[in-house]
Amino acid sequence: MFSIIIDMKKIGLLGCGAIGTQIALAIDSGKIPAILTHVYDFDRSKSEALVSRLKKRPQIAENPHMLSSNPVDIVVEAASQDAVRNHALSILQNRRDLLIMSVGALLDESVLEILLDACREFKRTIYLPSGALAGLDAIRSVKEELESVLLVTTKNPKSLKGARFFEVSKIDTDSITTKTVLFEGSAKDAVNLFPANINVAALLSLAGLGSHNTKVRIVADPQTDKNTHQVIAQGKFGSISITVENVPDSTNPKTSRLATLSAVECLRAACSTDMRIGS
Ligand SMILES: NC(=O)C1=CN([C@@H]2O[C@H](COP(=O)(O)OP(=O)(O)OC[C@H]3O[C@@H](n4cnc5c(N)ncnc54)[C@H](O)[C@@H]3O)[C@@H](O)[C@H]2O)C=CC1
Ligand SMILES: O=C([O-])CC(=O)C(=O)O
Repeated sequence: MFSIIIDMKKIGLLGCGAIGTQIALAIDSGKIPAILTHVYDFDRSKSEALVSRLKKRPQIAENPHMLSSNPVDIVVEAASQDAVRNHALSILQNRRDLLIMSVGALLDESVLEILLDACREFKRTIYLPSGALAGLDAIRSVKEELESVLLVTTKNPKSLKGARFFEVSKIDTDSITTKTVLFEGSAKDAVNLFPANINVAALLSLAGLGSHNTKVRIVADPQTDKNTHQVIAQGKFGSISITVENVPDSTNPKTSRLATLSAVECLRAACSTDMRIGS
């Protein structure tokens, strides 16, 4: 028993919102074989609320640097694209692996290049869970033969509220009464205009044709209570068409329950030595 605990990976959590909370609860219940040693959220009340729900209480870090200056093995980012831009490099430089949920930050080529260089230099791994999407394994496998990739995302306007898009457009979420196409363009522009809503487009880009050639359509549908993502890909290999109809997270409607479950599964696999399923 003692040696099992010693061998368990130590986790630092950056961001104690919808996804961070479910990850912490999954570690606390033993579903993820790891020890949560430190948590940080720039809203301290979020860290305190989370820690109060746990049987095995981690330390609340005073600042984000304390997460990776302590001897954790993996830092889990479930905060924001800014958090990735500001803290990812120092986490890797401190020789910690990093699981990233705010994947949109990686569409900035200079950020991605610096982080991949750091992975090679410090022999670290960045984990990107498949989030609210399905089929990334297939897209990665057929990458060399892909000719087109389109992501169609449909959400209730409430799940899109607050996006940068509404600052530059005349459309207001409260005035949408029928199914409306809000955006059609590249994944790069989609992530820029909807940073907290379409990280899935960044994942799809990184797995396949890149952020300029991956096309995205974002639809607001006041009748839907799901976050739906449809991936349509074609190429020499044949075609792929996958639709996921996600139940939104009960505490954050922007985020799908599947995104949380995929983060839990990705971290469980990273902390385990058992079988790996899927390419
Ligand atoms: N890869 C994917 O498929 C998906 C990614 N996401 C992304 O994952 C991230 C977390 O999502 P949720 O847990 O639903 O969000 P949330 O809003 O429920 O929680 C985020 C937490 O992080 C904290 N935070 C934000 N910026 C911070 C910073 N710079 N430093 C420290 N704490 C910070 C906030 O105070 C909040 O408590 C978001 O960026 C979201 O866009 C969400 C769903 C799917
Ligand atoms: O959870 C979702 O449905 C997708 C999402 O918010 C994102 O990709 O940022």
